[in-house]
Amino acid sequence: MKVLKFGGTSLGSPDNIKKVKAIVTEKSKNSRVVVVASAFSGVTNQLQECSHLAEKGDDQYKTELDKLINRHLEAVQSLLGAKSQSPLMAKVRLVLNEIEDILKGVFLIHELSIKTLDRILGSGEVLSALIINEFFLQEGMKSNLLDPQDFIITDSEFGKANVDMPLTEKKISSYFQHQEAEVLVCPGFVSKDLQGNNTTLGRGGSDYTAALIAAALDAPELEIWTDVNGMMTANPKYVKQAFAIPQINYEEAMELTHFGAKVLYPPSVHPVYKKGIPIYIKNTFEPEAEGTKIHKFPEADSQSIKGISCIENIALFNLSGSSMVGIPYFSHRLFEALAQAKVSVILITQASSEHSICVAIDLEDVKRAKLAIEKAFSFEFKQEMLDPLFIETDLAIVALVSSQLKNQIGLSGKMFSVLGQNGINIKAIAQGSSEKNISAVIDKKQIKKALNTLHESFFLSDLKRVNLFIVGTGNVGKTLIDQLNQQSDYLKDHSQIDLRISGIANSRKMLFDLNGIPFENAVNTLLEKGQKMNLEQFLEDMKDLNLRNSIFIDNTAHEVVANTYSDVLASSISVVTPNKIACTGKYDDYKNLKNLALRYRSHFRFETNVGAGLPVINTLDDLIKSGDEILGIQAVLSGSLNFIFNNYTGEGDSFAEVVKQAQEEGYTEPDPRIDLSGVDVKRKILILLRESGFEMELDDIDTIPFIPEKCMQAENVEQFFESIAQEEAHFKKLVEEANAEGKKLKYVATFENGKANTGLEKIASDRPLYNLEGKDNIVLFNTKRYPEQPLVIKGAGAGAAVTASGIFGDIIRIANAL
Ligand SMILES: NC(=O)C1=CN([C@@H]2O[C@H](COP(=O)(O)OP(=O)(O)OC[C@H]3O[C@@H](n4cnc5c(N)ncnc54)[C@H](O)[C@@H]3O)[C@@H](O)[C@H]2O)C=CC1
Ligand SMILES: N[C@@H](CC=O)C(=O)O
Repeated sequence: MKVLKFGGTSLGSPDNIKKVKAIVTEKSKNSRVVVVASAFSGVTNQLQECSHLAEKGDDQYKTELDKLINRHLEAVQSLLGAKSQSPLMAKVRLVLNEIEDILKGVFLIHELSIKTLDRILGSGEVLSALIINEFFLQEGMKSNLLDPQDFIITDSEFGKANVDMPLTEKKISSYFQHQEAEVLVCPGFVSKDLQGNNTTLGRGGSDYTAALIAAALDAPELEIWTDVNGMMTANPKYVKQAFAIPQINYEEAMELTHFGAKVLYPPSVHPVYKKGIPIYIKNTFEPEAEGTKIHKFPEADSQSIKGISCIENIALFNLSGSSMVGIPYFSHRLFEALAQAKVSVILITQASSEHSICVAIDLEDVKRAKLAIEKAFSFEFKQEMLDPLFIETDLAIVALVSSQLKNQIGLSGKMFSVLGQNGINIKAIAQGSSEKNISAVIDKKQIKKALNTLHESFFLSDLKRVNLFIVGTGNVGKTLIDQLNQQSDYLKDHSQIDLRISGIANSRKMLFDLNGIPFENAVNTLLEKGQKMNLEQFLEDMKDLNLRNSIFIDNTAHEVVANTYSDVLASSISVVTPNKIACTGKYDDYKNLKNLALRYRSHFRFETNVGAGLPVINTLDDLIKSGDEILGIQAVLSGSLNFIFNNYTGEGDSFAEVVKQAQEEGYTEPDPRIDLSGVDVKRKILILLRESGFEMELDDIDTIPFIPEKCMQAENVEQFFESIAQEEAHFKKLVEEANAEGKKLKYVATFENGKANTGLEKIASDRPLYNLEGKDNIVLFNTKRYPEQPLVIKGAGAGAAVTASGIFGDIIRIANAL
């Protein structure tokens, strides 16, 4: 005899019931079959809702009940032909009338005992089994309806009764001996106590009914039919890549079910486990899928763990006090108080100093637990032997499950380090002495990120998904996206990095897509599908997504975007930016960003702030970290100014025309006045000095402007171009004077003897700054280790391609560190 249990979703609609029938027909070809039925999906919750409304005297319960009645009557009409409909309608009505009567009573006296509730809730299963059995009969199956109250006997613990195992087993054996039908349909969940009262086996108890029958009948297997392809490696609601575990042993299944895997009601494993009967978890909607086999000796596989579970809605109670060590039977009293208040403890940790003890419980039990603990230790609280009870709510537990944990070194280390790297704060940890699970209590908001992070680390190939949130799709931003497009496959194949644009924005639009916005036409997609840009909203949405391995990329030159970095970094999202504003604000703000990155294990990278794609900041970082000291810097740090003075001869194109060319080539800032005023270079030398360890502000750097004052007073870029055109004679004179001395004009940043300055200089041919082509930059570092011959970095220092590749480099460096 095979035992098949069908869950609520499998019976959620007449069409689904037809699918169930097809499965049962197939299964009953070579064996008799017991079909254990849950209530139609959602019905038990609806019954509960009706009961509570009636208890409160709210006649809305009638409307809810009507919905429930109609659903069952419609199922009868849809499944059964006219001939069989009316006798079944009469039977269904009988059950529904009884519920209606009981609820009316509850409504009138405003009282609902758990005993009455058991009677109401159990009717969902009775109705579904009744309808299914009639449908099977109509379809020509030799089917018979069973009453589980004839053989499942419990104590009188209403709400979740305890089964009298020996008696139930005996009763099942004899009851089934008298059953001759090929298919036996039995309502799950309901049972009876020795006094004949209705009891229930606890929510999810239909699995238990099926397991009891399978065990008592020594069935060859127990099949649990549900709406997923088996016991999954993690909750698929949160982890899209979760997959069905092909085989698992009983202990692991119990751990997973205990820690939230809802496909199987935890107590169900025990009866079949004792008899070594395998359990199959199968999908009604994909019956051909392999499913999960739970049995004694699963075949060995290469997975270090079997699954990752989670329990949501957890509260953590922390009891501590300096004199706790001396309190007699402390833990005994604590657990006794909780047990008496019917509070189940999910996780316990106790410091070895015995100075504190921490228990995780269901959020619903908080009030009861608090009262119980305060009562049990009222003397100690009064005497201040204990600190006030510390309760944290809105938490969750994530747990790695495997019966092989004890044989594997480094698993907990890996678990905690990947959680930490993604900014997930662990509030408490426990590793069961059976070593079948390692659990961590975390903030509930972090659950999706934690599960995905762990799942990726323990189950997926080494491919690491990195979520990019790009703001700014101009000159640099667009080029970056092109480069990402070109290299994404290469990175997957060679570096195991899977880069995705999960969010993108410019000043007009913003768009998110968890599946990744395709690189090849990301900007068009943004413009077509995006919603109006709102930076605050963009940040909120990005944080709410709470994706692991997230990087925020600011390709704007805007202060409002730079001002968001502290919030982003504190959300454990890394920042990459060519925008120099954040690093050149007040020193304390710059330092704060660095500290936030350290504290929240995010990364803050801005290599392109100086020298575009040239490795200036990384080199400096290496020097400083390895103990070198910066004594002096000489540098040409403006690509656009170098381009301008290399191309402006005073004889061909005018100065304004050459500046325009620099702008069109993409070397200037979005506002070229930032370059020509010297502000851009001032910012860059400040960043180099701050990175070298000097606590300096922008005003500490002296600048001698070469642009006439009135040009700088232009109100906009257009006016600025007009005004520099009018000053052609001024620029011509500057070049001619330099030519006359056989020198070149370079805009130089210098740091010596603790002082920094910037300005236009005439450079003689024997100086390293002289030979600097096109838009090149050069930086000479004089350090303790490079005192005479400086360390020199030279190359293209502006332009979209080199800047984008510097940003790309920062992204890869972060991805490698994640
Ligand atoms: N061009 C170069 O050689 C280098 C540029 N940089 C920096 O790269 C950054 C970008 O430069 P470009 O691409 O040339 O600028 P751009 O003006 O071409 O593009 C700026 C982008 O930012 C967007 N944007 C501006 N304000 C925004 C806001 N408040 N919210 C959302 N989006 C906003 C715009 O819509 C546009 O898509 C600048 O910070 C610049 O200093 C850094 C190194 C070299
Ligand atoms: N406008 C800058 C480009 C990057 O910082 C320059 O001209 O160097």
